[in-house]
Amino acid sequence: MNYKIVTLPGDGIGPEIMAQAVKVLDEVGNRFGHTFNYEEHLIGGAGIDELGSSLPQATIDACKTSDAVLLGAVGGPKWDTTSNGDRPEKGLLKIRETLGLFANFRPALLYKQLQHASPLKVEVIGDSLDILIVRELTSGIYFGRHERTICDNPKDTYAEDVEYYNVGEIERILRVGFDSAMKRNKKVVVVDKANVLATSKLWREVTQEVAKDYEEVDYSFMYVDNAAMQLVANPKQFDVIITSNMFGDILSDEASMLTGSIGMLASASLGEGTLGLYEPSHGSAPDIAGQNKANPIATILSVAMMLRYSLGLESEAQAIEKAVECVLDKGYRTGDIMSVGCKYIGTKEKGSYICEAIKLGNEQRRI
Ligand SMILES: NC(=O)C1=CN([C@@H]2O[C@H](COP(=O)(O)OP(=O)(O)OC[C@H]3O[C@@H](n4cnc5c(N)ncnc54)[C@H](O)[C@@H]3O)[C@@H](O)[C@H]2O)C=CC1
Ligand SMILES: CC(C)CC(=O)C(=O)O
Ligand SMILES: [Mg+2]
Repeated sequence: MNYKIVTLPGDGIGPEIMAQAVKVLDEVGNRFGHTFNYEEHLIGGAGIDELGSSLPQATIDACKTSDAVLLGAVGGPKWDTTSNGDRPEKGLLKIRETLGLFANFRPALLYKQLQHASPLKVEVIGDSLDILIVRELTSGIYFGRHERTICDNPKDTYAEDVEYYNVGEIERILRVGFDSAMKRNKKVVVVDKANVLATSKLWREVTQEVAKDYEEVDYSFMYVDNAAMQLVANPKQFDVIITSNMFGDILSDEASMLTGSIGMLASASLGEGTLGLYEPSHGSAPDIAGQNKANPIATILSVAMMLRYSLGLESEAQAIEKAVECVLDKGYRTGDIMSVGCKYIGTKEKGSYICEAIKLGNEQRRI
């Protein structure tokens, strides 16, 4: 089959990790007989620099007519204050909104090979961990009104960010999360701050209604401050976490460390149809950009999610996941997941080893 994939490398380490993702996807194409046709477009700071916009119209048009979108990362200090008020992150929020991608799946999956890369004690994490964070992606405080009011007395000047959710937005993300739980261990924790926030109280009421359609699912609520603590103290209690845009953003970065590094956390953003946007959960990592140090696994595992969710290619997705395991088995590590006795490799080399493992297929153990 032929597929049209839009690539949006973006900024910082974005182009480096995207190059590895494309290499891996081509290797999957070779092994399974698919052709992936790429169309590269601008987003974020790269879009501001070249076309004066963090989300040029050509990017939107290409994404809308694609089978799936792969994104690197956006942002960096260079664009912290752009003259027209545009920012790289605005382009990212806008593409998610424009494509209607309200459901963000972030699986925090600990590979047994990385047990010692996690800062948590082995007794706490065991030899595996598998938590799915389902984050609402196109509403909440990131999409509410952001405003600053300048007052005569500078000390009175204030800023506001509004958290907004309507029932429909809450219900659709809950249904996606509960559906996921039905395919897993039928256990959901809805994370909120219902002891303070009106939006969280609404989330709780809607959850109680939605849960009636999922009698087999064991669900509970947890305040976000407690959840942040419990993720570190006893992560094994969680299976599916459903939460709002901002809480999901924060908790998923925290959960990534349970798996060894933010460089391991893939993500898929989906809406009503099959079109999806796939990106690592991390940002553009300006501190290591251009140095061949970034871990490309989060992006490569996002490619596996793309094959599974947007293209329906399950065996192909599994081939990538097995190849990642194979490379970890052999002890090859970028710096972020380095452990004693392992062999240091860079971004490009990791991509190449994963390609090699895909090519060898069932004989992967030979690399
Ligand atoms: N989806 C996106 O495009 C996102 C963009 N950002 C933007 O990225 C820029 C940097 O943000 P930060 O807060 O520093 O977050 P970040 O995720 O870019 O980096 C945080 C830390 O994690 C490390 N790191 C990130 N990805 C890594 C990888 N693949 N391998 C090894 N180490 C990795 C970085 O070196 C840094 O020390 C900002 O402009 C921010 O707005 C932040 C988060 C998500
Ligand atoms: C612009 C930010 C909301 C991006 C981010 O941190 C994320 O999606 O994880
Ligand atoms: Mg984030």
